[in-house]
Amino acid sequence: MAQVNLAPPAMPAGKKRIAVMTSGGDSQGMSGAVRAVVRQTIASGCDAFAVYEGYEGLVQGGDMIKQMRWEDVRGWLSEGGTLIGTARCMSFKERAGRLQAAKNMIDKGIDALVVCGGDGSLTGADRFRGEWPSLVEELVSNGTFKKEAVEPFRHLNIVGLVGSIDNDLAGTDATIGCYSSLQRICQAVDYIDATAFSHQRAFVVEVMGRHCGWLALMAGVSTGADFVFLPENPPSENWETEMCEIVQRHRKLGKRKTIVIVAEGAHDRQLNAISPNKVKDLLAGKLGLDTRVTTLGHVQRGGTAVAYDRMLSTLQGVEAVKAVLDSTPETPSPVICIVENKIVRKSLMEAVKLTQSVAEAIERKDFKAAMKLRGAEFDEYWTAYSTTVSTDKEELLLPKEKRMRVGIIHVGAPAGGMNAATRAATAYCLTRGHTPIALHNGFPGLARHYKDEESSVREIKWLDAENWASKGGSEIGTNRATPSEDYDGVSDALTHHKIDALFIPIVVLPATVSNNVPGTEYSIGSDTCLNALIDYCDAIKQSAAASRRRVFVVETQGGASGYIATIAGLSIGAVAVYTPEEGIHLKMIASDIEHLKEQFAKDKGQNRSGKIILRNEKASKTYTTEIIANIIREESGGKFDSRFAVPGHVQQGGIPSPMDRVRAVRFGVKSMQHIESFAGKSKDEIANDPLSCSVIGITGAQVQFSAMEKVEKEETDWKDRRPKNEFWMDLVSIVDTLSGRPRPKKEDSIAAGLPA
Ligand SMILES: Nc1ncnc2c1ncn2[C@@H]1O[C@H](COP(=O)(O)OP(=O)(O)OP(=O)(O)O)[C@@H](O)[C@H]1O
Ligand SMILES: O=P(O)(O)OC[C@H]1O[C@](O)(CO)[C@@H](O)[C@@H]1O
Ligand SMILES: [Mg+2]
Repeated sequence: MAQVNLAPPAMPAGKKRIAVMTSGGDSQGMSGAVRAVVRQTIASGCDAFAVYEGYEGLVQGGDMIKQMRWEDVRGWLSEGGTLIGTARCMSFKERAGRLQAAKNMIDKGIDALVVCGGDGSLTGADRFRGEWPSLVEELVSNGTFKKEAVEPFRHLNIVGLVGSIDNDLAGTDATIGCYSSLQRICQAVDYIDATAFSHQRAFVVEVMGRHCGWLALMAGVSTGADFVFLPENPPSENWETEMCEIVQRHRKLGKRKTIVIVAEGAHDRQLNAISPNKVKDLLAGKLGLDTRVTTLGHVQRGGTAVAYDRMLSTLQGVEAVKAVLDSTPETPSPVICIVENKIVRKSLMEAVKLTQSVAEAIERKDFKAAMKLRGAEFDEYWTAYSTTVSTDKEELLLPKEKRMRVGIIHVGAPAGGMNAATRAATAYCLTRGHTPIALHNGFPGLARHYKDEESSVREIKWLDAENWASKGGSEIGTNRATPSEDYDGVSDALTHHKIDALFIPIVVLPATVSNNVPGTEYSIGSDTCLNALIDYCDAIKQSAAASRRRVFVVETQGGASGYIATIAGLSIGAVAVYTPEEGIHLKMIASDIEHLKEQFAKDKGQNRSGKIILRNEKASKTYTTEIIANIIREESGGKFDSRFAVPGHVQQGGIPSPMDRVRAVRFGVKSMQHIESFAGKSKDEIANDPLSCSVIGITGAQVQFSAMEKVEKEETDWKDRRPKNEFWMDLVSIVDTLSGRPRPKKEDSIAAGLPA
């Protein structure tokens, strides 16, 4: 190494130089993470850098490490892959490479590094962190730097962001990109379904994921595949027979197609690889099925990020910068994770260790441990999958006296995932010996037509619901009316058909695009809605960008809750979000117009990003979407133009998103298990248990049942039909920070939204 004796550039106290890099296989959402880190860094008064081409750029240094300006990352949220490049870098695996990387970082005066990558990249980051003091020591002893010059760099401030489609890092529920990849997979399987059905064929679909079965398992859950091969939980020793039996059983029940998902790392219990061709030969040879193999390959890393990955990458990028700024030499290096709905910091070292222990458990064929180490959620999905895929396992049947007649009803507007939840609950009921009964067309349908020849109360057979996993809307029909409109009719209908579970015990499974149900931070359908909305906004943004100086005001649904508007705002990089919670007022509009004027004044024609303001449908009685667009046009002084757009019911989505599908299955099965816990209990016992009438949901880092009575009394804002405390309210200011919008003053704010 050349003896350069450089002193790193001086920085004012407290101001940091924070670099971000992407590494390993690219994943959808990485560019969004870079945008968030760059903008949050600049907004915090620090300098932002990007290291191009992963660790390769760190090792090479020079122009591969570039300072980033605010506008350099404009429009990056809607780009796929990573715009700063990535690589698999062999030299960083050697100490010499890491020494060179350390030198390059100090050369540029970089005192914090945010690494966005998968298990390998974060293992590398952890190794770099562990070695850092000795690398710095070596750079002094070999004369590269003077001792005083490296003093500010004695401690490596490194933060991990988990970006990989594989979702293989322990400690986080989701890695940036995994849900986008799952979306690509589900789309492909849905397409394959149609041709498989037409020819009565079997398809063996190989999905990526390296040694992790997350993509394969979730693809199985969300498409209702017949069999799934995972590395963590290989099938039984006689898996050939087991698989053929399940496939044959499904065919006998009338299924015309077979889908088997094989993780690329799949193997049997002796660790012999299970290849898609081996599975194909079995299906063709033993069952005589016309079988094809489809290897999805890099399509799975392609395309733009889904809403969830855009939100995740943005929130985690912001959190990474905050973690850098909070850090002291004593703070262990963090990795930013998400647990259920909560962004949390965990120890990078421990997450890496835990991740390695999964591979070790598989290696020593301790599959129980491997499943446990993948986390409770993974295990739960596996249970949900296996209890809903096969309907005649003797050992899973409940004794006769515990079997129930379970009514399933859809209420309110359609939401993506309602059918998947119903399908899962149905399959679960059949596995356990319960009778699943659909109550068609909501409460009015139930009350009016329960005695008809084509009754509104009908048993659901396995085959009826079999293909509902990917269906949007509501297959059993839904209606907004409440039972209170005809209590007598509803109760007569339930008594007439001897329904045991619906009223007591009852589980409400929140399904609404608005995500405004008290007792949960997530309702099925809200993710589908967000995806539909960001697709719509991406198209609008492109139009706005092409016309250059144009602002669109887009109206979102969401009732009196600004959730959809806010999360979509985070996901598309909106200029501003108008929510019913904050209301809209003149000073706010005026300030936003000033902000837009400044933005457009700086633009010398190179501004390729269209500008969008999102306005929730009930954010104001007076300032409608059209009026706001008109005011903006009028006040722009001819410097820019404005239009409005209303996506309306497009937001209910077409095909439900994989996240809504898998969560619907998880909630559906959990709800059934909860209902089942009341089987055999007396009426009084049930009535006296507050949880006999409950809502299932995600709160913070947990999935739980909350007693309806408590939720109604304590947590519900009845006037606005939303939770009293909305968990996402703090996110509004993140939209503003990342778009550079001055936050509206609290004292100016009068929430003047329309009543719900
Ligand atoms: N043990 C290690 N020590 C040092 N560097 C490592 C180590 N493991 C991985 N790296 C670095 O991280 C880079 C990316 O790792 P890898 O190829 O495993 O991808 P990844 O980050 O796991 O992402 P993905 O699995 O999504 O492709 C490697 O090319 C290498 O530069
Ligand atoms: O793009 P490459 O280098 O061929 O790597 C493919 C691998 O990368 C991933 O897409 C991400 O780790 C894996 O699922 C897959 O095994
Ligand atoms: Mg990896």
